Amino acid sequence: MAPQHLCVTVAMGQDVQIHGPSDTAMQVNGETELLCQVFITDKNGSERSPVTQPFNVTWYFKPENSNNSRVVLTFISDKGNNYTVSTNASKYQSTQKSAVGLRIMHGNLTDAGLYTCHLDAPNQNSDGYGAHVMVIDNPICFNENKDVDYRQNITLRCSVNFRGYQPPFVYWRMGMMKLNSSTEFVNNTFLNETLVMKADEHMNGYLYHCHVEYVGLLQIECPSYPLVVVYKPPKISSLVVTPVAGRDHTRIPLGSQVRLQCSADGHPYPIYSFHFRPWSNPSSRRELSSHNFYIITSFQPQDQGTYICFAMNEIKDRSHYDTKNVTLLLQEVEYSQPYSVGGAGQTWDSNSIGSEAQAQQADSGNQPSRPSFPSTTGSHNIFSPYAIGAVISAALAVILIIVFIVIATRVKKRDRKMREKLARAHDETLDDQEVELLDETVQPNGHYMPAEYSRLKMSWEIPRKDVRLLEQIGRGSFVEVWKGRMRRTPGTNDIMRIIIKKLDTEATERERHFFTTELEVMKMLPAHPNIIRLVGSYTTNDPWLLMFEVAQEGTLLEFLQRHRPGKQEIVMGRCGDEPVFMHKQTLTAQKLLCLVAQVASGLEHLQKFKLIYFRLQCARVLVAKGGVCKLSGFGFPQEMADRNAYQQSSAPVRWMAPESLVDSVYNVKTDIWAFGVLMWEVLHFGLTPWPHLGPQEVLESVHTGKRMAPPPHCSKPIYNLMMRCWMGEPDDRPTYDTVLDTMSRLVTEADQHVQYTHLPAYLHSLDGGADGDGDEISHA
Ligand SMILES: Nc1ncnc2c1ncn2[C@@H]1O[C@H](COP(=O)(O)OP(=O)(O)OP(=O)(O)O)[C@@H](O)[C@H]1O
Repeated sequence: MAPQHLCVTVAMGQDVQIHGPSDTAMQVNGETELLCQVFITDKNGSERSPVTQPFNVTWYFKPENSNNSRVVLTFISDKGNNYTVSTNASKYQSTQKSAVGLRIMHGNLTDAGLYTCHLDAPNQNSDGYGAHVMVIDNPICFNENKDVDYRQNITLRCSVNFRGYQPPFVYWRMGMMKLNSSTEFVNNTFLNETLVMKADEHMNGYLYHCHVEYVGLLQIECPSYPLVVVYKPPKISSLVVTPVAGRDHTRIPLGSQVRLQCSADGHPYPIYSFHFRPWSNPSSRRELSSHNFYIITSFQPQDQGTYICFAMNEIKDRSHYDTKNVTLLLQEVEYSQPYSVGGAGQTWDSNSIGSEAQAQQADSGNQPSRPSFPSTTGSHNIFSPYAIGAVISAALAVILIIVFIVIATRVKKRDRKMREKLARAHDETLDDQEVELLDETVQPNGHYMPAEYSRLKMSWEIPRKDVRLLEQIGRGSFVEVWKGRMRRTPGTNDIMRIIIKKLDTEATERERHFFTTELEVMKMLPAHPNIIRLVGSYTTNDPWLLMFEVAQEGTLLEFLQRHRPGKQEIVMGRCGDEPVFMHKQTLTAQKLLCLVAQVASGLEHLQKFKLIYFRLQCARVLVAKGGVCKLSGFGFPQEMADRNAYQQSSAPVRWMAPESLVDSVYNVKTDIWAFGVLMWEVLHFGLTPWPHLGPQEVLESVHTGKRMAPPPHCSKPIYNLMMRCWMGEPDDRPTYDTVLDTMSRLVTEADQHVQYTHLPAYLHSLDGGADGDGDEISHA
C-alpha cells in the first residue's frame, strides 16, 4: 500500500493546517526524521508561519504487521511561542516548532511501520496522515571462493535483513558497473543477492560491492571480502622477433642483432625462460636466459636453430607451463620449406612434463628439411683440351677475384667488429679503467651545484667516462642504486659525489619506459629544496644510468629510527673488535614537525606540475645532510597508476586511501591521505602504521571507517589534521595550502603539540634497533 502523505491539507478553510510526512528509511543503529509541517493560511490562502494559535500534534506509530497504534510523541504549543513535548526521549525527539518533526533514534528493525501525525487545534482536527519507515540491518557480504581457478565460478553473496512495507532494491556492482545478480526472498523480511561470475584473471584483487537501496531514501554498501584471487596457468600470447627480416621474419641476415620478446598472461605472474635447440643438433637443448627476452648481438651460423620461450607459474604447489617457439636461420641459406613461428601453445602441468619430448618431436617435425646438395652422379661430357684450358684459366681468374673480394670483406668486417667490441668493452670496463680520472684522493668541494653539463644546458646526458660507480647501496624493483662520483665540469678534476640508479640490463620494455619517464619528469621539474635533484643521465648504451644528488641520511624511515627516544648512542663502526659509538642527537619536537612540513612543502611543489607520488611513505622519502627531506619517485597520475598496477604485489595498503584500494584511483587527494599516515609515522619515530593489524585487517578497518587512534603524546590539532587527511570523501580532505598553514602554526608552538613526557611506553622500548621485540605492538 502506498501511503497518502505529501502535502495533504487538513481542516480546509480553517486557519491552522498541517502537511503530512513522507516515507523514509534508516539503518539499524542509525536515525531518521519524519516531518509534519504546521502553518496558518491568510485570507488569500497563502501559507504563513510561525503559527500564532495554540495547537497539539500527536505522533502515532503502528509497527509493521501489527494492527495496534501507540502514541510516541505529543507536541503542545500555546500561542506558538511556548511548547512542550512528551515522549520517550531516548528513542524519540521532536524537531522544530513549525515543522513538527519526529526523530527516531537508535534504529531497530522493530521501528519499521506506519507513523502518523494528528493535528488538534481549536475548531479543527485531522484524522492524521502517515508515512512508512523502512529499516535495513547491516547487510552481510562475502566471497564464497577466496581463490579459484581460471574459468571456475566465483560466488558472492549478500544477505539483507529488512523490515518495511516494501523490500529494498539490491544489486552487486564493480566500480560503477551494475552486474547481473539474482535475488532470492527467504521470506518477506530477508533476502539474498547472489552474484555468480566466471573467474577471469583480471578480477584479481578487485572488490565488488553489494548495493542496498531504498531509492532516494537510503543507500548502504558492503564490500565482498575476502578479495578475489583467480589462478590462471600461463598462456603465451606472443613471441616477437625484431627486427623483422623481410617477409619471412625467421630468415636473419648474417651479423645482425636479433631480439626475441615473449609475453604471457597468467596468475601468479609467470616466470620466463628462453631455451635453444641448435639447428646442427636438434636433440640437444640449453637454457639461454631466465627473462622474457633474449638478444643475439650478432647472428652467426651457430645461432641457427629453434628458440623456445617457456612461461611457468605455480598454483597450489603445481607447476604450469606454456611454450612457444620460433626457428631462426641465416638468410643466405635456401630451404625447401618455409619456417614459421611455432605455435605450440600447449599448457603443461608438472605431471605432463614428459610430453616435452613429444613437443620436441612435433617441433622437429615442423623443422625445414636440410639444404640439398647436387648429386655426384650424372652423365659425362667430352670437351677439347683447348676448351678445357680456357675454362680452367677463366675459372682461376674468377677464383682469384672471389678470394680477393672475400679477404677484403673479411678485413673490413673484422675492423668493424673490433671497433664495436672496443666501444662495448670501453663502457663495460670503464669503472676500472678510469680510476686516474676520478681519483679517490680528489675531494668533492661539498656544494651541490648542478653538474656543469646540465647547467650549461648542453644536455643532461653525461659522457660515461665522467661517471664512476663505487659501491652498491640498495635496490629498487628494476634498478640498482650505487654511490658514485661524477666530473662536475667537463675536462676538469672538479668531482662531486652522486647517487646512481642503474637500470637492470635485462629490464623489460615497461621497466625501461618507467625509467625514462622518471628521467623526463625530473628533467622538466624546476628545482625545489625538498625535491631530490637530478644531475645527469647516461642512456647511450646499456646499462642506462640516472645520477642524483646524495641524501646522506638515507631514507626518512631510517633517519627516524636512528633517532628514537632513549637511544643515546649509535654504533658508527668498529675499531678492531670494539664498536665505535657516536652520541646521538635527539630530534626535538620542532624538528619532528619540521620534517612533516618539509614533506608537505615538496608535495605542494609537485602538485603545481600535476605530479603525484608513487607510494608516499617514510621509507620512500630521502633525507639529506642537516635533516632536509627530499622527495623522489613521483610522476603523472596515469603513469603512477600503471606503475602501481605493475608492482601490485607490494601495494602499501597501510598508506592507501580507500579509493586507491577499491578503484585504483591515484591523485592529489590520495597523496594527502598517505601524507596523514606519514605524519603519524614521523610522530611515532618510524613505527609501522596500524601496528596491531595485518594488511587485510587494515583494509577492512579503513573500509568500515575506522582510523588510527589519537597518539597520546600529540595535541588535538595534530590529530585533527591527520583525521582530516583520512576523510572518506576525498573532497573533504585538506589542500596542501591548508596543510602548510596548519603545519607552520604547529611548528612555532611545537613543544605544546608534541610532549615527549607522554610518549607511549612502547616507543621507548623500541630502543636497540629490534623493532618492538617483546612489546605488545606488532610490526609488519
Ligand atoms: N639520492 C639518494 N641518496 C641516498 N640514497 C638513495 C638515493 N636514492 C635512492 N637511495 C637509496 O636506494 C633505495 C632504492 O631507491 P628508490 O626507492 O628510489 O628506487 P626505486 O626504483 O624508486 O624503487 P622501487 O622500484 O621499489 O620503486 C632507497 O630506499 C634509498 O635507500
